[in-house]
Amino acid sequence: IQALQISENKIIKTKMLSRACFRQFSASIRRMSSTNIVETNIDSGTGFATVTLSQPPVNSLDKNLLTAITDRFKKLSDDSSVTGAILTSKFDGKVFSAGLNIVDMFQKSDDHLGEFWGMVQEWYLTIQGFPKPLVSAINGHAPTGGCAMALMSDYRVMVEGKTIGLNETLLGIVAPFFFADLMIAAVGRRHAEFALNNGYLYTSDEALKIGLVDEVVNLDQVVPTALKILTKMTKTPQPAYQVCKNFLRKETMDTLRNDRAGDIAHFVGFVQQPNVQKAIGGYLQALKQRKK
Ligand SMILES: CCCCC/C=C\CCC/C=C/CC(=O)SCCNC(=O)CCNC(=O)[C@H](O)C(C)(C)COP(=O)(O)OP(=O)(O)OC[C@H]1O[C@@H](n2cnc3c(N)ncnc32)[C@H](O)[C@@H]1OP(=O)(O)O
Repeated sequence: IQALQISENKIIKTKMLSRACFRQFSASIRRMSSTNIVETNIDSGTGFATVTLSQPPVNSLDKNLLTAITDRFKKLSDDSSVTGAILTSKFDGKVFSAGLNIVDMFQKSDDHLGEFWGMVQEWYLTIQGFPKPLVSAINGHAPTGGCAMALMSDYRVMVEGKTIGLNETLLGIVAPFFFADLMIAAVGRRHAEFALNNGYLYTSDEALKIGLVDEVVNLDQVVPTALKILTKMTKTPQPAYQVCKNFLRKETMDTLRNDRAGDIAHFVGFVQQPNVQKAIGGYLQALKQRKK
């Protein structure tokens, strides 16, 4: 009887403990109401938000995903309980992001292109202007706009064996000035000129050598490594961090802010050229046929 009572007490204690643990766990991870293409979890212990891009198949940045990411980062900026963020992809081991959605640039009206580019501008201004520490956990390929998005963060941890770069020229298009400036800021003018002129796509190890990414690790270490560095970054006095980040990034952002309409007109005029449309169409077809 005594033995039974002891084991019953143990069961009750275990049940109480697991309920307490569950309460603690559910209190510490808050899921933000979010569209299912941008999943966001906030750890209420650390204040770290994990933003996971989840638009199949390759997180290509169409109007929906651009808007969802922009809205999410605006909310995280305004949420005083959030101390920093990690940006990653649901398609780990495959793709971080395939960059801007090429379909949105092919055989579209001027109005469609203008609206699309306005969203690209807003996405850039919001992530680049995100005032808190932001670490990219690049867990798959990151060509073109995917690379630009990673460059907007303050630190990049990349999985081994994938590729990253601003390789627009290979498609017959040219990276906009605000993408080019991201690359120059990370790797310096010499490497940036080589990378952009030749549309060079770097392996993770090559990217590490030129400073395009800060660490290369195996897949299961990408997010934990990102969290470790985020912990360090959030220990810097944050008013100073924000002021510093803002003044280092302000010039290029202001150039864009001061002439958004001109930049849109420039994009539309460039993309609508027959030879550019031909190149985009050919590239789209090649992408589709790669599988066959
Ligand atoms: C003088 C100054 C001028 C200024 C000009 C101003 C502006 C112009 C600049 C515009 C800037 C553009 C920046 C960009 O971001 S352009 C985007 C280019 N993106 C790419 O080149 C990436 C292409 N994709 C890939 O390389 C691969 O998909 C991958 C990311 C490596 C993943 O490979 P994998 O896992 O094998 O997947 P699939 O290739 O089979 O793709 C699945 C599916 O998705 C379609 N797709 C892939 N990428 C895109 C994309 N970016 N947009 C739209 N669709 C994409 C692909 O076609 C497959 O579709 P299906 O399943 O239907 O075949």
